[in-house]
Amino acid sequence: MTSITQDAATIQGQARFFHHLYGGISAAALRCALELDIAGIINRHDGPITLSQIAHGIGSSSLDVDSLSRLMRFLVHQQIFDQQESEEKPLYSLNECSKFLLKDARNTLSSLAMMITDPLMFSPFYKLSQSIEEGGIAAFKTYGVSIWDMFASNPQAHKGFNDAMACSTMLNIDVIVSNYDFTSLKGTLVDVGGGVGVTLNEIVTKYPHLKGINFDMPDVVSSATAYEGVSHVGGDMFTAIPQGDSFFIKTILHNWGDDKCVQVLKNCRESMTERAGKVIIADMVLSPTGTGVDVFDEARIGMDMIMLTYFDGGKERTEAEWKKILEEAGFRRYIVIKIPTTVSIIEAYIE
Ligand SMILES: C[S@@+](CC[C@H](N)C(=O)[O-])C[C@H]1O[C@@H](n2cnc3c(N)ncnc32)[C@H](O)[C@@H]1O
Repeated sequence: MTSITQDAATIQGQARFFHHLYGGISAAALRCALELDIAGIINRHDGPITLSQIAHGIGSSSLDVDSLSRLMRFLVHQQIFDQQESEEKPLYSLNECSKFLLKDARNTLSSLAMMITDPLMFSPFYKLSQSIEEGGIAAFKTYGVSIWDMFASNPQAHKGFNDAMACSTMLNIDVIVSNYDFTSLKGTLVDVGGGVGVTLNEIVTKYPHLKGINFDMPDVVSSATAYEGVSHVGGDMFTAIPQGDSFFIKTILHNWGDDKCVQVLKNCRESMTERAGKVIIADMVLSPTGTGVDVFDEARIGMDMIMLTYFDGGKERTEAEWKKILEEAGFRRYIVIKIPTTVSIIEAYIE
């Protein structure tokens, strides 16, 4: 009998290949855990719980306990939940990763996970090779229209997207508000593309010396909740932006190509009441290779793939790419402030 030997590097390569190939199954298992509300069931108990307690919490009369047990084995293996042995019955508990599955927590990522794993939202990735070969945007090739126009005719998908934005905003805003000092700003702060105003409300609540203008598309601000110290204004950021002393632009510019970003930044400059005002951009700053910054490297480079697939011109930018569009828009000076999350703060000044 002949035996085939493989060197260690080949074995490692094969294992790495399987790791990537089955990566999508991790995302699917996260979605399954969310649909069954496994984190919520564990959280409603005082401590770690058994498989039958999870099964009882799910509450289906035809529940397949063996399938649930195999799902839990996978989730524990992926370090999404913790497991400890107790009197021969495993006990399951939340860890720092599964806490983000808790739907009602302030810092949840549940809506983001539901959106990213939604078949409608994932389908453009099947058109990515075509868009690379022949040009164009994978999302457009999938939906026949831009992703924004697809949302306009699909309120459920639009809600899923807005919920996903709201939950990732909540997560980032806590880090931004506690790591960036808004006390140096004065007068009016305009949040450009501020959605329904959640971010600005958090900022003016902590910094009440600031007046806030939450600026977004008319149909978005029309459904916004009223917040003290925040006025909602509807319009188009590519045409004109309301006047203010400083401008906050959080995870907007990564959706657009350079020319559109320069237009938005120029509109901010034109609406700045004093030349000493600032534009404060909260967006990702990629290293040229996409790695070597911190534990969020993978999230940033992954988000760039999402931008590539969904948006016309959308991309995550390196510092050199940020510098180029800022200079083109007339912002000659800027500083990058690193904060412990996926985005950084880029403070840009006219002079
Ligand atoms: C990715 S979301 C970011 C929302 C918010 N800044 C945040 O961080 O959660 C992009 C936002 O840009 C808004 N937007 C898109 N096109 C716009 C336009 N032409 N004028 C104003 N807002 C626009 C969308 O309605 C959406 O709220």
